[in-house]
Amino acid sequence: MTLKSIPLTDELHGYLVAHGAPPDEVIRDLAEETLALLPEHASMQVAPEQAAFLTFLTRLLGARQAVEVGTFTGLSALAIARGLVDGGRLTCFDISEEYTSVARRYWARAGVADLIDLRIGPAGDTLRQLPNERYLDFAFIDADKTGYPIYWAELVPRMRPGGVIAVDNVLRHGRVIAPQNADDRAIAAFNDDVLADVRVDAVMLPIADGLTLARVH
Ligand SMILES: C[S@@+](CC[C@H](N)C(=O)[O-])C[C@H]1O[C@@H](n2cnc3c(N)ncnc32)[C@H](O)[C@@H]1O
Repeated sequence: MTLKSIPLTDELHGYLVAHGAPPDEVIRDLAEETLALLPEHASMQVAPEQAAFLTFLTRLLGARQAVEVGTFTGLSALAIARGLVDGGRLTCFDISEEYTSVARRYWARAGVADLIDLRIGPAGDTLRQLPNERYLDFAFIDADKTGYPIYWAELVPRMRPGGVIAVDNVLRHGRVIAPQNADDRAIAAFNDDVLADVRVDAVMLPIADGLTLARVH
């Protein structure tokens, strides 16, 4: 039995990305521009293998209605939008006009702008405006870490039976087992809550900074 996921050197990571839906020109340019414009924040962007996985998972679910909490410059949203079925919609939530102005340009360039409804404001408030129905096929949570429990509470009751919520940064670069700040503690508590939540089946995957996938009953 293989006991655990192998550690990734830079070289092995490059191989993995190159052999699993490598980034196209739009994604490469978006990553470059994000780094140039926002060098201190560029690491917030999902990893390239995560972007590929988000497209794959959205397509696998046949997702028609998706939500993203935490959009930044738009890479994960672009990845999700590319996986939607024809006529599908992605509703994105973020607080920053500055970050998401970059996203809008790249969504237009990728031809997915018409599929995305971006709502600006604190997601704890704006998520409540979504219909109170079980209609979502897929949701991705990647915003402020202390807000995760609120986003979870708003999203789980809106997922269709069998719908999936993906949650990013659940390992906090390893600090989740020895939290060093408020965000680490928030994620450690959130992970315990997900484990105890009888409404979902969840797995935690060691992709990038850790990704939980939760299938809602
Ligand atoms: C980790 S980044 C998202 C990265 C994005 N998924 C990507 O792949 O590029 C977190 C985002 O959450 C947003 N954010 C922070 N607090 C928020 C809040 N209360 N409501 C909505 N968005 C928030 C930030 O503006 C930032 O763009």
